[in-house]
Amino acid sequence: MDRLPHEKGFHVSWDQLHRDARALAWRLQDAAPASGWKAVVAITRGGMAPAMIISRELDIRTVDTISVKSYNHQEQSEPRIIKSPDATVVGDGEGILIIDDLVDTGKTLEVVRKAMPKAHVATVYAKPQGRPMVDSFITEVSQDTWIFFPWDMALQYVKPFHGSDD
Ligand SMILES: O=P(O)(O)OC[C@H]1O[C@H](OP(=O)(O)OP(=O)(O)O)[C@H](O)[C@@H]1O
Ligand SMILES: Nc1nc2[nH]cnc2c(=O)[nH]1
Ligand SMILES: [Mg+2]
Repeated sequence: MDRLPHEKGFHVSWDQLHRDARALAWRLQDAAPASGWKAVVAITRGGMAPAMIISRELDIRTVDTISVKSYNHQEQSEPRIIKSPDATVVGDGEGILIIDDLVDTGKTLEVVRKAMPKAHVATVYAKPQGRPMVDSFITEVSQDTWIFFPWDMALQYVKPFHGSDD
């Protein structure tokens, strides 16, 4: 992966993600328009887990997805939308809540924002470079941190400390 290596790792468990997504939902309740959020749009795939938790907390039943494909610099430099949400529901984004797990460079959100300029964009985690692209987030980590999500990890055996140097 061309964005690696990173200096630091930030490991997120399912429990931590659940707590942080809930905290984001509560914050989004205060940011809702008077008529409430019309729909949630999850940015696949990482946005789907937090979007499920947030739509449950805020009792939003209309949930759609947007899929953005990022290419590496050798092929195509800009991410592009390969699946759009229902245009009759999302319109220009007014009253729409867009959810992703994190913002890093902000390139994914740049494309998504162009498609729905009036939407409210929220991520659970944010890095400084992408932070201007989000309206709400919970936790900021430094740009040289790689965030590890529970769906990318597995429990593993580790050697006992005693005798680990042989
Ligand atoms: O701010 P950016 O630099 O654009 O990066 C952030 C995006 O990168 C990751 O998704 P990825 O494209 O790896 O796909 P995935 O969600 O399907 O894992 C993450 O889930 C964000 O959507
Ligand atoms: N899992 C994960 N995906 C990313 N995509 C861009 N930045 C990150 C990150 O820090 N962690
Ligand atoms: Mg993603």
